Amino acid sequence: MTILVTGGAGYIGSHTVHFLKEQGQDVVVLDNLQKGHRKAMAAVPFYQGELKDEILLDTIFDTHAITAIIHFAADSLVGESVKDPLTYYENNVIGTHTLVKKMVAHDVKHIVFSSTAAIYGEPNSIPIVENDPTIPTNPYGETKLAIEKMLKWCDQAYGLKSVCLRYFNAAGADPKSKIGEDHEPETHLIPIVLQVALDQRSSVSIFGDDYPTEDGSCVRDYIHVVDLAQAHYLAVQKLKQTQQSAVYNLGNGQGFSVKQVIDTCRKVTGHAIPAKISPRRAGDPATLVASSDKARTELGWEPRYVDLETIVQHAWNWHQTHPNGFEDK
Ligand SMILES: NC(=O)c1ccc[n+]([C@@H]2O[C@H](COP(=O)([O-])OP(=O)(O)OC[C@H]3O[C@@H](n4cnc5c(N)ncnc54)[C@H](O)[C@@H]3O)[C@@H](O)[C@H]2O)c1
Ligand SMILES: O=c1ccn([C@@H]2O[C@H](COP(=O)(O)OP(=O)(O)O[C@H]3O[C@H](CO)[C@H](O)[C@H](O)[C@H]3O)[C@@H](O)[C@H]2O)c(=O)[nH]1
Repeated sequence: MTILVTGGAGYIGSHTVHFLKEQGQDVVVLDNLQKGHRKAMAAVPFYQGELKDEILLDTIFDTHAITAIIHFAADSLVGESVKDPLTYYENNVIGTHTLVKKMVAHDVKHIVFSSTAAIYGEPNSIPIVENDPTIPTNPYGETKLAIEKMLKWCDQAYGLKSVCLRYFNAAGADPKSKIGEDHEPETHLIPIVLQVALDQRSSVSIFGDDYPTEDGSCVRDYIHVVDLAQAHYLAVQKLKQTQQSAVYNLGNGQGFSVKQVIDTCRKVTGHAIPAKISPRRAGDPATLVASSDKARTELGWEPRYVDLETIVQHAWNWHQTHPNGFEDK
């Protein structure tokens, strides 16, 4: 059983590839390295190329006995998607369409798909459960929802079974600091705050303090990247055992505001971390917090690193030892 991991050189993908290797799985990676890093990957067969490259996909499926795909490759920034929705539709929807078309052609029946909390939009109630309404507030979430729907119809038409994992905010790093988060430009809150602690930035901007939340800043549910990796492994096993499609939220069930995240980073790093209030960022819902009861019950998922301080500590260890990301190695 060989698993093809698309986007396996990216942040969540690389942690998942390491986790899969630790479980003794055979893995092949496809990544165009637009955002990913070769140095982030475990020693596995690697194809540098595009999701939309049909010839390359044929080569991969003809060369390796692929039985399942874990599909991370995507554009995934909320603000960027509002500014440039067509790129998001092209890379995420058309790219996945090509991949799934080739899965059907090569009779590969199982896919685990990186979905997102962004498909819910502004939730009616917290915590969010899987059958809550899905009304995205940004093009990024729309593209992920379109793919979830495409996969549902592909199950009915072709018997292609999928697990859609709706992650909330991925954070943290490998506890041994072998790999971590390295995006250029960085847009995610925790690494940006830690860059201030490293004196690589003078301050962090809080995007809006007039949201309907306790302190006015946005609330998110931060989930450790290694716990996400574990869920992907369990999802592949589940597909194999049950031959049934499913959708799961992956979060910790606890919300932290932007201001609380900055305070936690101050505590972990001992740095004052100057912060200033800035305008809201387009497309941001006020509060996103998950119920992951379904994943715990049905997948047997047991997150190990649940408290925010531990998540920030692991990220901080990585950033301190790799202040320039993978370029340091
Ligand atoms: N980071 C989060 O908090 C978060 C939350 C929810 C969902 N997700 C989803 O998880 C997935 C991974 O996120 P991440 O944070 O690791 O992102 P990332 O940008 O670090 O990783 C994505 C990887 O995919 C590759 N890629 C992108 N488009 C490609 C293409 N057309 N062909 C080949 N390779 C391509 C990039 O080079 C990169 O290595 C994405 O699908 C994202 O939407 C992320
Ligand atoms: O400099 C910053 C950066 C972020 N934020 C705020 O911090 C929160 C978290 O922002 P991130 O950019 O870290 O993460 P997002 O919530 O925008 O999005 C992340 O989680 C989503 C799911 O919740 C998506 O799936 C997406 O791929 C992933 O980037 C947001 O309220 C954002 O406005 C700031 O205030 N200042």
